[in-house]
Amino acid sequence: MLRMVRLTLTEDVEAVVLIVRTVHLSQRPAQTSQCRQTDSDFIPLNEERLQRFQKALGFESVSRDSGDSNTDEIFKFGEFIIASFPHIHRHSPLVTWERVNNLSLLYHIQGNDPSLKPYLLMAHIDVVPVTNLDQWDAPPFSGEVKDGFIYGRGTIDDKNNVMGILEATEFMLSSNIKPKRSFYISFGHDEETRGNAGASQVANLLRQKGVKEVEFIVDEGMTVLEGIIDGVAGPVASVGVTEKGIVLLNLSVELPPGHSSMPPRETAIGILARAVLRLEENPHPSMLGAGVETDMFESLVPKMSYLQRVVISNIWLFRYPLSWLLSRKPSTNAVIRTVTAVTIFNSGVKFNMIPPLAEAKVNHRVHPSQTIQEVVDYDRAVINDPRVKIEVVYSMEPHPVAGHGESDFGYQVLRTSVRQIWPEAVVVPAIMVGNTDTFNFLNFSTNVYRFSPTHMFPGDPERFHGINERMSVKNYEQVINFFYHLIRNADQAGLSPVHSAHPDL
Ligand SMILES: CCCCCCCCCCCCCCCCCC(=O)N[C@@H](Cc1ccccc1)C(=O)O
Ligand SMILES: [Zn+2]
Ligand SMILES: [Zn+2]
Repeated sequence: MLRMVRLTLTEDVEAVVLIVRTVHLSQRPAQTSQCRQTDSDFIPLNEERLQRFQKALGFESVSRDSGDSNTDEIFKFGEFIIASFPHIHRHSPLVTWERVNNLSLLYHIQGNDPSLKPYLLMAHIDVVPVTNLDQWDAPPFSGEVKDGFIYGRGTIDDKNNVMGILEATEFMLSSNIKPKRSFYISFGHDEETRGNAGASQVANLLRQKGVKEVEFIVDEGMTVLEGIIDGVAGPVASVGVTEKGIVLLNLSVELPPGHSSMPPRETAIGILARAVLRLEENPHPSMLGAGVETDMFESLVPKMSYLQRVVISNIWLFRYPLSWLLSRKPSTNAVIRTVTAVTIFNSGVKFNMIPPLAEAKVNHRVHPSQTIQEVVDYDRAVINDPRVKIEVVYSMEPHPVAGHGESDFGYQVLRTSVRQIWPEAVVVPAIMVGNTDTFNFLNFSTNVYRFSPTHMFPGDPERFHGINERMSVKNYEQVINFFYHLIRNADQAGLSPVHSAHPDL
């Protein structure tokens, strides 16, 4: 069918477009919500549970750099966890747990059906340092509740997931509910420095124990987004089914030093500054249409207007205007291309001395449709200056894409659990734009999902590693219940349609 329509994609963009593909996606059935309906379906956030979260936020379990972290506080946070969840750590015969490398934690919860392959839940107990202290609305290690929000470093990265998983597991065990499917829990202690003392040692230990494969893995990741994707109303639960690669580059320029009264025409600082500017002014190309983000947009169709569906059904045709639109916000720009962040710039020795060396660190997050080599080659071509030395300090290729279809069990468990907590949400496969500890576990499963049940609104993505990290009290209750539903749903042989978890959620 061929016809012309006039469409408004967002308030500020109008285009006359030719539609060559009919919008059959709009006829897709809405996703169904599924759940058991019993009294033990809901864990209320009582004072005790809220206070436990607040206390968890009080530990300054900060990782600054590899080998530079508050190990005392990380250890004390572990002690607090052990003391706070008695069924997990003492009473239940179903649980075995151990400290790994003194600071990380590994748990095994025994299910009663050994024919079911276990799964793995992950989170990390360290946090990034705090900056701009004077701009926080509440002290970052206070766990203070203000206007319905719990404030603190770690509220969305990643103590929410640590405490949510623990609360859900403790509730299940204390209610004498025995899981059918066994599961592991891994809490690494150096995720924020990408170290190899935490989750990487947990992975080694699992291998030593003879664990070869798990059914699926869930770690921190993308979130429930509302008002963040232009033109899409209502909550969108974005599940990271792949993860961007990463390249850390050191750029350097070395020139002979000298007296500032007789400067050369160019200095190391000037040459390096130009190189960095070229990188910033020439972003890597949009990969829209080449990978998972196409599935993501197609899954968003139930939340879109007719005209938006037309665009999404014809990404091949609207690639350029759509890329332009998505590029305008850092959060959506990160989904469609390899991004470039110049994070450190150093040079200079003395006011009156020509600097012998200028160095800059560049942090790329690599889109899954590109390789590390392509990224470095692109940079070299863009900089186009042999005086700028480009060294790869660290790199990791993008992760493989996990199954996200109707028959992919792990994805369906996640989707069902999300819909029980956010019945109006659409669940979409997405690219995890940051990096996680999952790279240590890629040999255990192809079904690796990066998802945090954090409900985010405009302005919230900036709180990751930023100022005023916070989570609403209501959202923390949803976090606990999301993990509880996930654990219960993982026991279902086949998932069947039911209801939402609780009227108040
Ligand atoms: C469906 C459209 C999507 C719109 C995008 C909206 C974005 C929403 C926010 C999602 C956030 C995610 C990023 C959080 C990353 C958390 C994990 C983390 O901080 N990891 C570190 C790991 C690392 C890497 C390199 C050196 C040290 C540590 C990270 O920086 O990625
Ligand atoms: Zn994190
Ligand atoms: Zn982080």
